[in-house]
Amino acid sequence: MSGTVDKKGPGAPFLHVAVGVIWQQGKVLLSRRASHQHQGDKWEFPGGKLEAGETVLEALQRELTEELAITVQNAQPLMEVRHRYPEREVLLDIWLVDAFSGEPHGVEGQAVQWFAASELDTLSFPDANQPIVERVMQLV
Ligand SMILES: Nc1nc2c([nH]c(=O)n2[C@H]2C[C@H](O)[C@@H](COP(=O)(O)OP(=O)(O)OP(=O)(O)O)O2)c(=O)[nH]1
Ligand SMILES: [Mg+2]
Repeated sequence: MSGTVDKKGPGAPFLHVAVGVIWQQGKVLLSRRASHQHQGDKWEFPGGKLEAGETVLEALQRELTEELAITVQNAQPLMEVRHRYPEREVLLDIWLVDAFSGEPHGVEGQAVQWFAASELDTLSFPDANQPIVERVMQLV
């Protein structure tokens, strides 16, 4: 299923998004969304929209290479979150990434930072992320 061509509802785009919770010793790697993007300036779990013909895992691997220059070595499905923003609806397909190679950095110029899971509730995330934050804080 493509993340960009599917439509749901009266003209609002429906986006299928592969999202990685990159986990290492109780810490999580977050990226900061650029100002010009949807939900700009907020912290996010890295990832992005599925392209035509991709599985979610393929999209996750591609996005984490494009955005962070890492290679996913192990990932498992964690949860799915559906959320309707006024301008679009998203299905976030969230995977726990607990092994990767490479040194992550913001390939697209975005801020990238490790945070303790316990401090996630002090950060500003897109509205859809509340259940993800709650779940990740329980992983510790
Ligand atoms: N990656 C990511 N996207 C999120 C999160 N929470 C959330 O609501 N979203 C939304 C924001 C966007 O509407 C959509 C992801 O799209 P995106 O703009 O990151 O997609 P992309 O990486 O393919 O970016 P682009 O090439 O279109 O710039 O999902 C999150 O934690 N991580
Ligand atoms: Mg993205």
